[in-house]
Amino acid sequence: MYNKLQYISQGETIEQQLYNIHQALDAGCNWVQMRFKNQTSKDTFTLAEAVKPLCEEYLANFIINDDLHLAEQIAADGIHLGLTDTKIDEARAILGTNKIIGGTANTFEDIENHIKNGCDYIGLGPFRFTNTKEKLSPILGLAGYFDILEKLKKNKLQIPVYAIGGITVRDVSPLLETGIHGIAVSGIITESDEKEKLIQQLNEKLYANIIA
Ligand SMILES: Cc1ncc(COP(=O)(O)OP(=O)(O)O)c(N)n1
Ligand SMILES: Cc1ncsc1CCOP(=O)(O)O
Ligand SMILES: [Mg+2]
Repeated sequence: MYNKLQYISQGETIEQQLYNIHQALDAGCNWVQMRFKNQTSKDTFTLAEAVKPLCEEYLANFIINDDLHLAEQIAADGIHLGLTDTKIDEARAILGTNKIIGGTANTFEDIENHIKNGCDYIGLGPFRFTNTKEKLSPILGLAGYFDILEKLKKNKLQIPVYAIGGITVRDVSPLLETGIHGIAVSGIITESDEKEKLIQQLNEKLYANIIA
């Protein structure tokens, strides 16, 4: 089963991205989504080529945001696709069954469609407002997660769901009660001065009910 914590990278330059990803790995993250928006393909490729061996060294999963061609080219572990990105079934046809494909959802119907199209996990959000992403879909709040996760249970649909959007340590336990599998975070890890402590706190909460 997938790790319950996914770090979504931040940084305006290749150097900042590499620094932030390295720090997150050093602090204990073992799933990185490389999100480097509005850049040239040359720069995203250069970054991905540097991040791949780094993630291998830390035995971390490495997935790419948006860019299917890049994910294929560098043989990343997978990709995360939004509602207006390449369709999940197209990506599956190209990447095959061994790669991880994540899909963004804001509603129960989005999740239903993603499951039909062969998605591996869902990034459901936003939980709350965040500056990390522009043009946010409607905010779900805790009630939105309860509602959507309840519908999944009623319809006997199973897929790991990750909450995303402005999540802090305090949100983890209430979010887990809705039935989510894990969380995808960017800002709290990038901005933390005590990343190791933060990741330990997040993991303690995320894995609180799991017997080793
Ligand atoms: C885990 C996870 N969930 C949701 C998103 C958002 O994807 P998308 O809607 O395509 O927005 P961008 O990240 O591409 O701006 C995500 N990246 N990861
Ligand atoms: C990519 C994305 N999609 C919805 S919210 C979000 C950003 C999550 O980042 P943060 O944890 O900093 O709010
Ligand atoms: Mg996208």
